[in-house]
Amino acid sequence: MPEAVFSVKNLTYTIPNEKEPLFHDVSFEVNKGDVVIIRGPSGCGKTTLLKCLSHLNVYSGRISLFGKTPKQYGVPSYRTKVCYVPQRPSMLPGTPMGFLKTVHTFKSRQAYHTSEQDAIESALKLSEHWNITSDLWDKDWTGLSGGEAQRIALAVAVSLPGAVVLLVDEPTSALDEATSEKVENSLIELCDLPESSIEALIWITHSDEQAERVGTRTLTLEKGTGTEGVHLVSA
Ligand SMILES: Nc1ncnc2c1ncn2[C@@H]1O[C@H](COP(=O)(O)OP(=O)(O)OP(=O)(O)O)[C@@H](O)[C@H]1O
Repeated sequence: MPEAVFSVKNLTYTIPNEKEPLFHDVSFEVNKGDVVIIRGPSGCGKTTLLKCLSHLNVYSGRISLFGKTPKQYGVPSYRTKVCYVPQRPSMLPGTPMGFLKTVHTFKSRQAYHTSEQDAIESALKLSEHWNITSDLWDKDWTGLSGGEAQRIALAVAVSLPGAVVLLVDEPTSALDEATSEKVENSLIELCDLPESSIEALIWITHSDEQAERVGTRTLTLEKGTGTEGVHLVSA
């Protein structure tokens, strides 16, 4: 058996000041080429789970990428490799172009030696394919529609080098059907593109059809009995 790209063991998360965990003992492995769908009813903890996976929430349990923990990588470097793209990035200050340039200067990104110009060209090309015109990159995030902001945030995550596991939270929820299909197709192709560092995706969706189209595996979070909290019921 080849070593898993990404491994999660007994992941348990408790909301601050709550007694019982939101979810507990979640364990799964992700292999190269996987598009792992995360399902579960609204409010069961899917977004919180993705935030734990990219070390944005405090959790118990063990998460590792190629056998190394976030602390062993150093958290900023780990977050570049296990990259979380939120559903709604509209709270960001400034413009998407400013954001792309700032993220490009981070030490954890500089390790990949991509020029700023290459990163910009790559992001503009991908977003244009997703019907985002270049002028939108210089508009304030607050002036963008939900769907525009969502596609631009995805283009930034995919175009900057370094991500190995991409965590996407309902990445097409604000898009019409035709645009959604384009974004979907681009995302699932990433694992096979020689120029992409991405080896697997973990993808939250509420759509059965989308899960069927893009997923290679499905994990379902379900509420247990009594105060058990949410746990993983299928893999
Ligand atoms: N830091 C926190 N403080 C308070 N409540 C929190 C915190 N983190 C998560 N929650 C709560 O945990 C629950 C799960 O939230 P989460 O966004 O993970 O659910 P979800 O399954 O992604 O929902 P949806 O499908 O509606 O997007 C919610 O009730 C949320 O308010």
